[in-house]
Amino acid sequence: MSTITFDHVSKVYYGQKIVHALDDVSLTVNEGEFVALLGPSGCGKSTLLNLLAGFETVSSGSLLFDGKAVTRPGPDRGVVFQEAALFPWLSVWENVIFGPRVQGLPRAEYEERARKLLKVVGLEGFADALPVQLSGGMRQRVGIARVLTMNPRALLMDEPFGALDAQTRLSMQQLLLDVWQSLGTTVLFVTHDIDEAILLSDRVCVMSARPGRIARTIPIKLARPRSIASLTGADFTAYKAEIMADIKVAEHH
Ligand SMILES: Nc1ncnc2c1ncn2[C@@H]1O[C@H](COP(=O)(O)OP(=O)(O)OP(=O)(O)O)[C@@H](O)[C@H]1O
Repeated sequence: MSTITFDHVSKVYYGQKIVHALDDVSLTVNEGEFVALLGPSGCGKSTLLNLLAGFETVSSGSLLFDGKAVTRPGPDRGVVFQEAALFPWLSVWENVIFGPRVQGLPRAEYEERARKLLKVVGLEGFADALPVQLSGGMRQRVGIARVLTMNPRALLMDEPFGALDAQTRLSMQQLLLDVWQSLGTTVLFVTHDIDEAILLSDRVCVMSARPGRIARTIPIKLARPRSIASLTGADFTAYKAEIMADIKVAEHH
């Protein structure tokens, strides 16, 4: 069953200027699939994600999540941005359990999940630390653990590693590959980094700008489980060449 269905979705922002951010976008994402949206700045990637997150509403077309129209944000869709919005006065542990705690979910259940997730992101030794005591990469790992503690049906990630240095970025990509491999959560991932899109995804959607459209979708058939070592393989390079050509075509449309 498809988890996410964009059906001929358009989005227009009516501000001082009218902006056609998305035009006739159709995209389905199946349960457990990892799909990347790749494209230049301003092509509507964040808009697409924000619609699905329920932060914005479609201007026309329909958008379904698990068969229901998306009208507002919900705990079934966890959103991760470039900067983890952690509460600076709460410890790592308190940040991670914040969502399910305020929702009044059964404590034993979410605490066990939180403990497991802190381990998965390699921060079990930092439960009592404050966000200010962590590096940017560690904060982002807390942010991911926090979202996953809500047990979302899908993870929506908007350039989650965009603010990290190259080395930290690689280790976060590896971490996300491992987390996805073990949890199987559906992921929609926004990036403008071609390597990142190929490395992580089952499918890469190349977007063209103004108005934003999905120009082409490329299935990535690299073997799983993957690691950052996949970045240097011949298959990888072939995908990269193909996608670079697609981006050029999309730019001139
Ligand atoms: N709330 C808004 N009000 C008006 N215009 C908006 C709003 N949000 C986005 N836009 C415009 O819609 C277009 C698409 O923006 P969007 O942020 O979705 O692109 P993007 O591909 O995510 O870009 P980037 O990679 O720079 O984040 C841009 O022209 C942007 O200025």
